[in-house]
Amino acid sequence: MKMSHELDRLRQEVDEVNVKLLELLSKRAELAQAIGEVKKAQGIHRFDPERERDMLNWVSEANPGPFDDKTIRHLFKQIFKASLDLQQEDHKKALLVSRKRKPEDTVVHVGDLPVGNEQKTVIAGPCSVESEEQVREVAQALSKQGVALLRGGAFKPRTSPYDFQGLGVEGLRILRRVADEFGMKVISEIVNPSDIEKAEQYIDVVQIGARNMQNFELLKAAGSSQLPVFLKRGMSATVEEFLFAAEYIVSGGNDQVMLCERGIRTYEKWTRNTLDISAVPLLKQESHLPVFVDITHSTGRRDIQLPVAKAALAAGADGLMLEVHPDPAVALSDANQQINIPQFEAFMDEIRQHGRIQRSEPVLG
Ligand SMILES: O=C(O)C(=O)C[C@]1(C(=O)O)C=C[C@@H](O)C=C1
Repeated sequence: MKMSHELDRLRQEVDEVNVKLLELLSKRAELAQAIGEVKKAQGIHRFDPERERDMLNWVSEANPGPFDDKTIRHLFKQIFKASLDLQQEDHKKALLVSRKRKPEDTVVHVGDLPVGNEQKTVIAGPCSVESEEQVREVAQALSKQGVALLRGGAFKPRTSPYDFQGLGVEGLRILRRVADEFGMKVISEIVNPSDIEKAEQYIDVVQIGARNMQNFELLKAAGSSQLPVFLKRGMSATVEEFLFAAEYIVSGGNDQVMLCERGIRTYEKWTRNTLDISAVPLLKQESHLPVFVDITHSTGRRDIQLPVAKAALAAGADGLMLEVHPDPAVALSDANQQINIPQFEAFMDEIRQHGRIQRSEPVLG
């Protein structure tokens, strides 16, 4: 009875100490936050190992026991780490692309076409623009399926300089002519910052490809463009780096940005890239921008595109990007991964059962 009374009393004292510790920890955290703000204003690194080492030495010297120095140092290191996280958390809060900054979803307007609302958007078309006939054949099939966003590469950043480099501005002209026939929107990759302005007369969405995700001059040029931007994740970029790349565009004044996960480079050889499916919910959680999955480049093979597309929609993607070619075997690029028109039609039939897919009224040219 007496012992239990003693235990209660000691525990009550511990409770009181806990409250005091909590008050002190909170006060310390507020100070660290304020330091973080000062450092941000001065452009100083938040992590300061020398300062941490000094503080660890002082607390060891001042340690009255009974905890040994090693334990005290460990506890304080945890406090420094938590303070640093808090400073960085605050920093993240400031990102324009973050959900902390803007909790509601951004709906991107490609002309009169909303992207990122409750309906899922499909973007499709050939890897490269090869001829007007080729683009027309694909556009007609897309239009019949109610797909309004036509993709096609005119400037092709190819791994080898000897591979087909695209038709350039002539490719953009073809895309525009054909898209207008079918009442569609054009999305095409731009690789040179100075081409963005030129391209504005032909295209409706500027695509920034994986290889250019950290081409900061291109990102800045896209930030000053009037057109929405479709930004692909770099093949070795972390999710954080991807969001910073998007931040370049948004902080430049263009908030009409769509993100696209297109697979990352890993040791796996059975797919062209490894689709980082967890990036989809992560990006949706961290950012308010619409998120797409490129099922063609992530897989590099036709046979698994449908289940991968279902997974992307189930993970919360706002849309899919895929490559369609009238005759993939003779395509000038990506021959092994593009699907033909009957395969595309079968794909659309299937995918409609797994999400509300946007359907634009077909305009048959
Ligand atoms: O004193 C600083 O420069 C801080 O940023 C504060 C603090 C701390 O919690 O004490 C946090 C992170 C740094 O690595 C060093 C110290």
